Amino acid sequence: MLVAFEAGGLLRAFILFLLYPLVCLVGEEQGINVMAFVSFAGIKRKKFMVGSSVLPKYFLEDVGDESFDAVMKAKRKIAVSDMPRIMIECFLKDYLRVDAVEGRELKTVCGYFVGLMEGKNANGVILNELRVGSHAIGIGSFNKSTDDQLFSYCKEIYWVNKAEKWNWKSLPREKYPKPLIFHDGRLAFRPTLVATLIMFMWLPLGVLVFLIRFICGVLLPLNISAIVSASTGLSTTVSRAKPLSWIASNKNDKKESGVLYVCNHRTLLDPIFVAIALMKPLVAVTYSVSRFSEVTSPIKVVRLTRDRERDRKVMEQQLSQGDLVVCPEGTTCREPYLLRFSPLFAEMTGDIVPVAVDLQVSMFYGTTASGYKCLDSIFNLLNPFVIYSVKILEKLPSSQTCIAGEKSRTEVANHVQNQTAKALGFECTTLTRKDKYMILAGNDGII
Ligand SMILES: O=P(O)(O)OC[C@H](O)CO
Repeated sequence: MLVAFEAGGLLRAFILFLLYPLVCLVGEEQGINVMAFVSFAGIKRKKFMVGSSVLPKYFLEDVGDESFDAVMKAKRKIAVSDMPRIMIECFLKDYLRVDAVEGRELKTVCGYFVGLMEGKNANGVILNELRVGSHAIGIGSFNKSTDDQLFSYCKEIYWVNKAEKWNWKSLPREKYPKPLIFHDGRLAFRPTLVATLIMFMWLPLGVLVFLIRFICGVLLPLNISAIVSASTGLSTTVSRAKPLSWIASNKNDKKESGVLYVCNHRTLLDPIFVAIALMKPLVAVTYSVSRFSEVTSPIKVVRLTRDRERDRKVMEQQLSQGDLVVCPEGTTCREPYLLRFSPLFAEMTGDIVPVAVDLQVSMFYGTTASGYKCLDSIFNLLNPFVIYSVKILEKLPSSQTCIAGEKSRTEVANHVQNQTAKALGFECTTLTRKDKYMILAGNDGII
């Protein structure tokens, strides 16, 4: 379902969903063939990134702590599966440090998958390795007979039955051999049969809910649209280091420049929720936002160019007119990590207030690296429930700023990143937008 939805789209996912009874009826072997056909037929091979950008998250969540410990003890690990190799290889090699992967190959014509899999011929190199290997141990699933040839070379074999697997504890995140920081795709839930049915049943109502949230967001003042949105399941929880009255009283100070709110980045709606939390209109400076999102934003959006000098002038000019919100990570991150904070903001003003945002979505991710960015706000607002949490932190003391504290811009940016991470319980990284896009979309993310 994940491949059908993320690589093929909603219609393909719906067809697969309708065919599910057939998949169950024809038995495991034929069932995999049907699923592979519906999911892959007509997809361009070069553009297929789901195996590395979407599936590892779901596979990792499915790893049992007990089996993980057993597998990790092995010096050399070989994985064998009936699933298409392109779906499992990245996860097994990158996230489980498996040395060799034996999966099914998918047939392609003119660079497109035809939806058929090659036959199951055990890889000669792997067979030979097992034949001469000193003490190969096999761990297999009880209902698979397909790997007999490989298992016949194992000195010890452990078959895991359904009940045992059911009792396994999920692998805790701290034990992931490689941290899961980036992933892509729109689905924010595990598409089991029931969960997928709920999604398809929700969609007609979801479109209506989206329209209400969207139209109210565009047409009504922020405080009223926030109330309407909350009544439809899109709620905001706000915590402030200073009471709102303090913020409001400072609003009328005759200052040369406005306050710069520096916010981590979870979705392109972050600046709007910061404005709701502060109950005042802010200007958002942002990179790579789609024209649609820009035009329909309830707060003013000013584009940055990634040219430091030009961006500095734009921010200075906007700050001279009032308060500003910026997301210096430059791209969104879904997991509890913060990317490197670009230090440009640090030298703009001494009035810097860090803002820590987080959100929980129930059905769809409103961000994408390889999909259509113009759909980001639509997917965000299509969720049955969204909880946005906004924490307005203490304003930076002057000793921690460039201007009065004589700190370097990088020190200020790192300090703000640390404060934000502390408030959220997240981990700081030095990863950048480029790193994310290289991993998820195979490009540098410049749009
Ligand atoms: O997650 P991205 O890369 O679409 O980034 C979000 C945009 O930069 C909007 O700020």
